[in-house]
Amino acid sequence: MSALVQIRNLVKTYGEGEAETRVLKGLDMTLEESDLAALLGPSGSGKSTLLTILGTLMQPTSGEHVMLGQDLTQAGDGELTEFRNRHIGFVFQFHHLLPDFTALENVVFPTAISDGRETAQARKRGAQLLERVGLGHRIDFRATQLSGGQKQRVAIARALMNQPELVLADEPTGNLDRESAEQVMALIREINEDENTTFLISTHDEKIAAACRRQIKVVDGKTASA
Ligand SMILES: Nc1ncnc2c1ncn2[C@@H]1O[C@H](COP(=O)(O)OP(=O)(O)OP(=O)(O)O)[C@@H](O)[C@H]1O
Repeated sequence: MSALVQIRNLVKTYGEGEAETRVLKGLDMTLEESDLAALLGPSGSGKSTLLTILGTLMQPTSGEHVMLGQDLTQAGDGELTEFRNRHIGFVFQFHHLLPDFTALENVVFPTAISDGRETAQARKRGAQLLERVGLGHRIDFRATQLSGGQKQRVAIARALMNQPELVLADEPTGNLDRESAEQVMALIREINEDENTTFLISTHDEKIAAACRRQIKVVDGKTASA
């Protein structure tokens, strides 16, 4: 394994003057290729802040953020957007599917938007991914016709559409019942093993964290061994 992401001495401060809040206080973290890591920590410890920076959706106040050998703290907005589209997938607690669109359309649309086209090839990959997440028989169902666990599996397929090296998941099972949560986690493990995709999963669920290969804990703005 070699390092996919390296974070060094990361600081993130929100607000200014008296309202200033320092959330990340010199955090270090490495994600390896094919990693499967849980991100733990009390509410408000900065997990979402860290995921947002790792996802290149926000710059840190200071520190080092290198992914695939590229220093992302030095990149401009356009460069970051392109980097994000190519290399990073996102799964959120709430699936954010478009309700009146089919499972396949939901998987393919983000690529169509970023590429400006919806090719037959994209539809083929979308259908294969839905097959992969166990929804081959539901590709033409609208999002409203799917269960919570099925919607989250569509969201995972969507995150994988551009073959990202890294998938960031913020409480991906937080809105699911136990059985659906375990199925979604089993699927993440399979994809991690079969395709070497690195996953970082923020969670408050101990069982989900235990199903990851390692645990990273955020305590007082820094990482600690869980
Ligand atoms: N845009 C913002 N402006 C000011 N403060 C913010 C902003 N976003 C987050 N914070 C503060 O930063 C701290 C960390 O928030 P963050 O959402 O990263 O924590 P978290 O560990 O993900 O929490 P949870 O587990 O509850 O989702 C909190 O005290 C929060 O109030």
